[in-house]
Amino acid sequence: MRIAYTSEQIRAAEQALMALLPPGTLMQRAAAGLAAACAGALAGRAGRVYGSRVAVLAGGGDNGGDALYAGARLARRGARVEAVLAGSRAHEAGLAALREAGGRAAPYSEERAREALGGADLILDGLLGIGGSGALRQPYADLVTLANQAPGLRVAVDVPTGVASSDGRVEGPAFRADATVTFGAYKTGLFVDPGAEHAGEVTLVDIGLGPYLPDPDVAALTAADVGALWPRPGAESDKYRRGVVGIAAGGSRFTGAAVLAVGGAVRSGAGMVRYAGQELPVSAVRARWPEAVITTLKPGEGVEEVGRVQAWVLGPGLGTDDDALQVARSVLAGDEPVVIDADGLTLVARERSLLRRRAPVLLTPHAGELSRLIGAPREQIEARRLEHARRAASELGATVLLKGSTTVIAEEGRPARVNTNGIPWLATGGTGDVLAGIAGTLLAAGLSCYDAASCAAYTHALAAREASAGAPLAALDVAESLPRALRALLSPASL
Ligand SMILES: NC(=O)C1=CN([C@@H]2O[C@H](COP(=O)(O)OP(=O)(O)OC[C@H]3O[C@@H](n4cnc5c(N)ncnc54)[C@H](OP(=O)(O)O)[C@@H]3O)[C@@H](O)[C@H]2O)[C@@H](O)CC1
Ligand SMILES: [K+]
Repeated sequence: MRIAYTSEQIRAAEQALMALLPPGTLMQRAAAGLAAACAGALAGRAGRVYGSRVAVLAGGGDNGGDALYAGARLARRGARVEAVLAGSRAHEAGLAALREAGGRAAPYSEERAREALGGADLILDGLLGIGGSGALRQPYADLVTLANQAPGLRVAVDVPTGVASSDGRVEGPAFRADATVTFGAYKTGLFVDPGAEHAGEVTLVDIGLGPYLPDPDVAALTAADVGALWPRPGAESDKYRRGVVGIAAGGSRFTGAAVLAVGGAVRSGAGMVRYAGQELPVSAVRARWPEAVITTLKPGEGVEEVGRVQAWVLGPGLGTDDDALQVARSVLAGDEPVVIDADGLTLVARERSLLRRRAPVLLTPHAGELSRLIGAPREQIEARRLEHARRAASELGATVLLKGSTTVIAEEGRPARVNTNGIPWLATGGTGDVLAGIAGTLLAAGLSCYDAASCAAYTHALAAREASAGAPLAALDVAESLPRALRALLSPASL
């Protein structure tokens, strides 16, 4: 599990640790780790540290101090280091160390910045760290824009400048890092987009904060975590014990959604899949997934006669007319956990009382669907994903999986989980239906909504990577790649 913290949590831990150590110790630990990472990057890019050119962008706070000290260490190894000082003040001891090591430094002017950045093999962003807040003031904003246009390797110190370290918000220009070297612990803003996509590859430097950190703010599951949580059949298992998933999806307009949701459930290892839908989607599902046990619903009928299931998937392609509403009512009247997706979300947004039930509910909206559910504008949701997913979970009394470039899973009283291994090709029609099917399988096998959502998001992204291998993909490819993704997760030795 990779865990991350807000700036306030990090600051509190740092203060507790700093009180026990001689002044400056933590900054020296940070600078040493940063310089080592930069030296490695320079050796990879320019072939050596000696003689390579480094531009240090230094703000007036301790983030600038880290960068100046790291610059000093690189200068001592023979790098030509040039610092641009952006604040009205500079970290004095860091600046003195840099100069003593033979590095140069001067206050910001556009000309100087262009000169330093233009020829740099490596650009160190020490403008703002966890002390930054709001949109960048000048000259920080201009410096970041210039740095983003420069050809050198961009390394952010602690957090890319312009990214809100506590939640990944970006308002205006922000440093686009190839790599971020972060200190003490991961920051939430490095895990959640748009911050995450500005951070590049993130390296953590241990400065000894561990014992002083509280419960994390967010967590990201790793392959090993998902492998450990994934339900495996035992010798005693039969199809009922492994979990029967009911799928109420598809309508006369969207027959494919039913095929994809059933595919997600079948391919992720459901004991059995029961599909309930009207005639048209029934024939599509029957043709593609002979494993599914099918109930054909007449208009106006609910799912009462479908037989026993342990969890439901409600909504992909279902439509939003009276027949669909009847199906939704009958599914949600039951005692099984339910994944509500797509048209199911539109139906419950219209009729909120449907969410008042005892059994768990997992909602899987994208930003537009969440906007209808909680009445916040879509752009705001996209800009502040974590905040809105948490708000929705609390207001709606459900687990919320907010889809997007970073998938966020929120449940009241627990750290939010994020899935960062998605790929842009995954943003294509129908992939959400497959995800709902996977989550249904996991709920039916007995996982909580929180774990089912997190494992489904991870596996779905991994299957997409398998299916894509750098090329565009179709949603059914993702379902078909699930066995390969699961093989890697469940028996890593087969890789
Ligand atoms: N604490 C520790 O033990 C350790 C901390 N470490 C390091 O310290 C970093 C935190 O340092 P920090 O607290 O000095 O804050 P930092 O990020 O440098 O920024 C403060 C400056 O930013 C300015 N500013 C703010 N917003 C702005 C905006 N929008 N646009 C423009 N300016 C803006 C603000 O200006 P002001 O608002 O005060 O005028 C102030 O001058 C942390 O990320 C890590 O790198 C490591 O060495 C490990 C040990
Ligand atoms: K920074």
